[in-house]
Amino acid sequence: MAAGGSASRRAQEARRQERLLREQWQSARRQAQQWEAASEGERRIAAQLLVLTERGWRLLVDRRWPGTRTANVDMLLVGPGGVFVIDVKNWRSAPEVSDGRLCAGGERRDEHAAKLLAVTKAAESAVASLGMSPVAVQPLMVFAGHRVDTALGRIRLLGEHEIGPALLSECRRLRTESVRAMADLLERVFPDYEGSAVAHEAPPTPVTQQQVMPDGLLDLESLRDAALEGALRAPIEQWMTFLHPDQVALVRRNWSGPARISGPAGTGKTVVGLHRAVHLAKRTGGRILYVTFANNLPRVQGTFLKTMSPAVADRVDFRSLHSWAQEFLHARGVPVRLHGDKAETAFSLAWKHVGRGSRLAEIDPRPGYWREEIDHVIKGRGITTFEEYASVPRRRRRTVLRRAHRQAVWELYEAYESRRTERGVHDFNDVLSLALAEARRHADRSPYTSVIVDEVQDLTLVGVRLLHALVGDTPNGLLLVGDGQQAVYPGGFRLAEAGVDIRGDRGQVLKTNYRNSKQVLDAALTVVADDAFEDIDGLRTPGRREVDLTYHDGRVVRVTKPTADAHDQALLDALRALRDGARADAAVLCPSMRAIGHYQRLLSQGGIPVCLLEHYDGRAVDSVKLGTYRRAKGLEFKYVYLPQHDAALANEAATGGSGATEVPETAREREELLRSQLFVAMTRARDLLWLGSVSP
Ligand SMILES: Nc1ncnc2c1ncn2[C@@H]1O[C@H](COP(=O)(O)OP(=O)(O)OP(=O)(O)O)[C@@H](O)[C@H]1O
Repeated sequence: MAAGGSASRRAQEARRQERLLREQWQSARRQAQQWEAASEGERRIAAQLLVLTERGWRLLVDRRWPGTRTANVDMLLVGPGGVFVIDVKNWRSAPEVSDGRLCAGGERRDEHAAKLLAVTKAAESAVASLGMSPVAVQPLMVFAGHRVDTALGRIRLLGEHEIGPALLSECRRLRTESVRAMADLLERVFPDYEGSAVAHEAPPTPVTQQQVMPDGLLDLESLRDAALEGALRAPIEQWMTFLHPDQVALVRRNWSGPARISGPAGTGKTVVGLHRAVHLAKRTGGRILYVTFANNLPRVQGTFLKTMSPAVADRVDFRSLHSWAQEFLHARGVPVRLHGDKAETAFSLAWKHVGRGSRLAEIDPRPGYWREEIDHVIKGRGITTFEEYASVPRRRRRTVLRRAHRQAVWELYEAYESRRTERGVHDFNDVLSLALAEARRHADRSPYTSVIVDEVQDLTLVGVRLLHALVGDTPNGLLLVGDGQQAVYPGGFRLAEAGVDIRGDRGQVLKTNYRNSKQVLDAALTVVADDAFEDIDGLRTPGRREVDLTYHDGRVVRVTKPTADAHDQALLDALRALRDGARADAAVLCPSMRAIGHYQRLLSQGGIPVCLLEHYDGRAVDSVKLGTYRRAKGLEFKYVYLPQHDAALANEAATGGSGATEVPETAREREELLRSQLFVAMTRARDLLWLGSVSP
């Protein structure tokens, strides 16, 4: 729509909101005047909340705190914006927050905050039974006679002028039926204190001049602007507020030590991880590190969390492991010089002088395989002596290496290390090892109370040890989220090797897939059906796993064309056929960077706007997303297009690697990895999975 069109729509909506609010404001002020026990300031607050009751919100006033005889809750407000636990204060001095403490008139008032948080917890427990996540329950302290808009941890402090606009501009979280169900439930759990509920429909009384509250016009204007903002905002997605009650239980659970959430693709692991981050940030008041291996995922997850729970967003750090580790080292004054290209050159030289002529070339002449061996098996596991390497179980590596082969690998490793150190540079594994040493040296100086690791199966052993070192075995400290079936990097580890002990109910498995239809999942599972995998707990699991399916609308479209050009044309046609606005939910995923280059050109020349996944931050943009299978990890899209989806596998199978001397085991390992990556890409699809192939 043209800018002028949208501006006129906005103006129209503003006029509509103003008319509506004028009537609602009149009625609310009449009701507030009847609130006899209240001060003038409290009545002004009530008037603003009563405006909300005219707009489908439910206000419960002066309720008894469950489990107590005399303690009360000033107000509970339930509406499209969520559930608010409100404490109204009539303090002479303005509230101040400093160093995380609440003060007024030079005196500490922390006990008021503590009480409000305790009531909020009771409200969270109550609504959890209906599947509402704690993220939708917010404590508010509202101050009569003051202008305030600040936060004390998760408590929002608002003045009497700020409360109405703040609530009206909230994103829509609850539908009408949910508002009703939540309010009915809270009414039962928090009984009437002394029959003081405000009548929803007050009998109309004529408004006299004396009854008109001061600043009425000012409030109306800010209310109108806020209402307009709220009305124009897209509603928050359902999953950000509602979860399955079993998921809510996991989010709120108290774990006595490290915990783990696993489960097949699409079973809500990340969703639980995100809600748990919010829950912990609210409950502990400390900092939470939410970390993944991939670079782009933290941005997307950060955007989601900010929408879900803006009040705590600044206390959850979303980071990729390596960038976080680098910053951590800088902050601690540990010199680090990460230089991927120079490290790569060091390896190439080592291969040329030591590897290529060794017996390793008989097993696999591709240097890449041996680079992975060094990265994932030797350095990734923190191995520093040959004796360790000689006997280490090489998890998820298929080739059997006898002692003589391992000796040859070790020589290659030493040659690489000496060339790397000559150049004075570090590689990615060095960054993690340095950070681990530093974290262990000063275990008492960790900036985090909790660490949540998503897609943990992609980390190396050293990576997991590092994150464990930040919080140790403290209650609710470490949470590992992931699924071994979706490992897209070579090598692997077991948790026991990292010294992480998950026992009893601290290991949870999710079993309901909320993302994929049977058709989509069957297609994806066919790819990995024969690939049993070992997860980080050491359990061997068959490739075809049982899950409960709840989403039924996804379909698979297979398109086979005789030439690459015809295939690409079919892809362009399919993307052009997307209805207006649907591009924001579409992704083209490819196995390699080379393919990305090709499709980026194709789409751009075809006039289809493209957003590379490395630039995507979770906000809706009207472009087709484009990225590798690996980059798509942890994400999902309504429409997923996998051009030439079977080409990489067919190519690997046809060449069996790169030559006649190839031992099939390394080729099989590569194929297995390619299948895992393809499986990950396919399970990103919600409504459509488009599988392109070229077959003459
Ligand atoms: N209780 C629920 N009700 C409806 N949808 C849900 C629920 N829980 C999660 N979802 C949705 O299911 C989808 C998958 O969730 P999520 O991405 O957390 O799964 P995951 O297990 O991390 O997936 P993967 O391992 O494949 O990355 C998301 O669209 C999420 O919003």
